[in-house]
Amino acid sequence: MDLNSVRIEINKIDKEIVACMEKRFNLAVEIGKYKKENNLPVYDEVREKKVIESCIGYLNNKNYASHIEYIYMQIMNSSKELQL
Ligand SMILES: O=C(O)C(=O)C[C@]1(C(=O)O)C=C[C@@H](O)C=C1
Repeated sequence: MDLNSVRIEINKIDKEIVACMEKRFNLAVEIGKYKKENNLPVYDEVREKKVIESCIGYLNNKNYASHIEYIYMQIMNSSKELQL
């Protein structure tokens, strides 16, 4: 294994992840505005369970399931903070 070339691959993936996270946060902010205007609660437990279930479903290697669950809980915690 060539450490440097694998790190270069990781750097590229990180760039994509951050771009996607930024888009996702922007959308969460939009939803937050809608929720405020319509007096809806920020936290939607059913939706969060569905998001996590779907994301675990996208995995080829289900050994990563608990990690995806943890990461998505953190992402959605950030979304909720951004919606306040
Ligand atoms: O779908 C929503 O209602 C959102 O506000 C987005 C989102 C998310 O980040 O996916 C954030 C908070 C909710 O508890 C559920 C989901």
